[in-house]
Amino acid sequence: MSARPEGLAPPPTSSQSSPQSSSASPSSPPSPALSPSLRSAGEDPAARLRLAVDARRPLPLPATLPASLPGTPHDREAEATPPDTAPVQPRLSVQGLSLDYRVGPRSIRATHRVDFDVMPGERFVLLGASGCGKSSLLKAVGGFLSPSEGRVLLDGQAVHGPGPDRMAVFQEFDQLPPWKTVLDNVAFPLTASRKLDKTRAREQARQWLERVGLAAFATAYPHQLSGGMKQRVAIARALALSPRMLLMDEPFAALDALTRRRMQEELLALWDQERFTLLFVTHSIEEALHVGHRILVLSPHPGRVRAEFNAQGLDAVQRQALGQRIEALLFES
Ligand SMILES: Nc1ncnc2c1ncn2[C@@H]1O[C@H](COP(=O)(O)OP(=O)(O)OP(=O)(O)O)[C@@H](O)[C@H]1O
Repeated sequence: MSARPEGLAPPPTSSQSSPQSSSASPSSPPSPALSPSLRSAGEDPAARLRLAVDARRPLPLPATLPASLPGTPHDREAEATPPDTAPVQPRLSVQGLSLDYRVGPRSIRATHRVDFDVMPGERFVLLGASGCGKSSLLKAVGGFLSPSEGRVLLDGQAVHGPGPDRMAVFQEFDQLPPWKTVLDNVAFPLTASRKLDKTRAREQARQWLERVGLAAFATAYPHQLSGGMKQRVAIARALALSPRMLLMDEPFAALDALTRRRMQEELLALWDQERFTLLFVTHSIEEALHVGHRILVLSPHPGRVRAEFNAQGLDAVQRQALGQRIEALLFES
């Protein structure tokens, strides 16, 4: 078993862990993420507030909240931070982030003053139409794109470039070097980052391959794997490094519907064991509701924060209602 990503809570007890089913989201993240901070956006602060309150109102209390956090959503927000406990620092804080691309003499604005926080152990989803800047936000968090405005903080420290503390899994199946075996694909970043020597890296890689159900394919090459298997290798490779954040950019979008669903379930099962902090990009409302504790909805190009929803512990009816609200928001943009 690898070291747990720094600062994460231990695995949940069975009473903390809710069943994984299509009608209830899996276990909750550490308590700070239970705070149902729900933001909305737009230029008008009053409208933002209205949207936030409105977006929250019809959703009854999630059935799976721990008994220590009773009450209305507003009550929970207050109780999530008892007065004698220091507030938990976000793992990721994106503050007023504007991103631009230079194309010759022109500048293309991808996102405009986007704000959000992701707490340790939380699964946070960026959702929006094609071209709204989801991937650009992920690139900025990964340190591959510098802000024109605002900043990205990881555990309170400004991000200035890429690092092994933020590992990414992309949609494309060609993200694995084809000349390396599956085992070496997972082991390589561990040696390259000087975390482990070769023997221990391979040992660790083997354990991760077991966790993603690919132990029997250790000596195979990427071209001998299906798309879903390649994504499992990419996930194992990323998590083997115990990153502070796992960044996923539509990782299952190129898979058929059944495999995509299975991969979502596997990701959630893995999260239940490892409690990694996840920033997940998708344009599928269904996937966002399935994967996310919280969902940030972005407006069309250039992306601005439209609203933020707490999607934890919803039953099938609540989930459907939230899906409809999000769909309405996306279409009215
Ligand atoms: N390398 C680039 N050069 C110029 N413009 C770019 C570049 N990458 C993205 N953009 C522009 O930035 C905007 C946001 O793109 P981005 O890929 O972040 O959106 P997205 O929400 O991830 O879209 P999709 O869901 O289609 O992947 C788009 O208008 C896009 O054309």
